[in-house]
Order: sequence, then C-alpha cells, then structure tokens
Amino acid sequence: MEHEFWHERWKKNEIGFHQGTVNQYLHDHWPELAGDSTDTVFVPLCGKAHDIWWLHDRGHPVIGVELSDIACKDFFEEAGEKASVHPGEPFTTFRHDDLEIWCGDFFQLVPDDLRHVRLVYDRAALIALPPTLRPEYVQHLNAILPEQARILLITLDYDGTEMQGPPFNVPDSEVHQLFDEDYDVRQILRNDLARDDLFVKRKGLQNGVSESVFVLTRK
Ligand SMILES: C[S@@+](CC[C@H](N)C(=O)[O-])C[C@H]1O[C@@H](n2cnc3c(N)ncnc32)[C@H](O)[C@@H]1O
Repeated sequence: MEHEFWHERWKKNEIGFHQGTVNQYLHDHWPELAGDSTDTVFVPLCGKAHDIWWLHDRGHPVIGVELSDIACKDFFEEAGEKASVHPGEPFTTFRHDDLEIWCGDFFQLVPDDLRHVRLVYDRAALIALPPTLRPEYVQHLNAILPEQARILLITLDYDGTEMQGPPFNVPDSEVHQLFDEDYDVRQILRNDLARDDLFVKRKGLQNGVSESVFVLTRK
C-alpha cells in the first residue's frame, strides 16, 4: 500500500478501522501472551489505537510506529495527554513517560530500535497490507525483533471475491505459511462474526467473516 493512501485516509478522516475502545481480543487474551509481565511492547502500524493506553496502563513501556503524524498527534490530544516531540530522521518521536510513538515508516526500523521489546501486539497491521507486502512485513519483523519476542496477532478472513482490502483477508493457512518457519504458531481463537455485525453489514459481506487470534513464539 502506498504511503499516500494512508496519509489520505487520515487527512479525510476515513478511518473506519479505528476502534473507540479497547479491542476485546486484546483485553481477553493479552494475559495468555504476557502473563503479569511488564515487558516492553511493540505495536506496529499503531494508528491512534486506545489499545496502546491500555497496554501502558498495565505497566508496559510501549513503542508504536505509525506513518501518519495526524494519528500521532490525535493519539495524545484525544486522551488529553501531552507528549514531547523529538523531530528526527527517519522518525519523529512522540514521548510520554515510557510510551513512545515513532512517526515514520515501519520498514525503516532497525534492530537496535527494538532491543528492549519482548512482546508485540498486531491488530490491523498484517491485514492492512496487500498480499505482496505481507511476506516483506514478516521478514522485516523477524529482522528487527529480539529473539525472545512473542506476538499476539489478530487476523480477519472473508471471501476475497466480495471485497478489496484493506482490511485484507488473511486466511489462517496464510498465517501458518508466513510464520511457521520461525515461530511456534498457536491459534487461540476463531470467531465467526454474526451477519448483523457492523463490519459485515457495512461491507455487504454475504459469505461469512471470521477473526482469528494467534500467539506466536519465536522458535
Ligand atoms: C488499518 S490501520 C490500523 C491501526 C491500528 N493498528 C488500529 O488497530 O487502529 C493501519 C495503520 O498503519 C499505518 N501504516 C501503514 N503503512 C505503514 C508503514 N509502512 N509504517 C508505519 N505505519 C504504517 C496507517 O497509517 C494506519 O494508521
């Protein structure tokens, strides 16, 4: 997906992916990944997700990366919180306590940036990317994450002939294809969305939609 596509979405406030509350799967399944640890969490393609505040409130230092400076600014403003802004290349960093949002391109991150990270939360990051970019995303994630990192991954699947992403349909089998070589892939949930689910109705999807939650542990 071109960067311009996402900048336009934010400029026009066409951000149907943004949830005004904490993601239910995060809420329900985070302990399965993290136990009661307060390890540093990395949130790729983070938008202005409330999930980041939730993670931080649980005691986790957080690093999010997000392309749009509108998203980065809104994230703090809408929570009524202040961030110190540190302009730089390739990232401008927004800092609040030990919560940092790095404004820039995920693919510019290097291993040293994430050396303290032990946990990753991917909601609407992998599925935001078109099929051709997903292997590159996983490759880059593997290159920049420390060996011990574990990932909570939330995916979405639907009949790809019914809609053009984003969000893209990523079948469970593709998650295995992408991650099996380097991770122990444990699917902890598959949830078939009801026909009257807001997303299903809005997109007019007739042939079923499901969400899956995975815990990925580096081998
Ligand atoms: C579908 S949204 C999901 C946002 C967030 N994870 C959430 O749950 O609300 C994808 C986000 O990724 C950002 N994005 C897309 N490509 C990116 C890249 N290469 N580097 C950093 N952020 C990117 C977009 O601006 C957008 O905010």
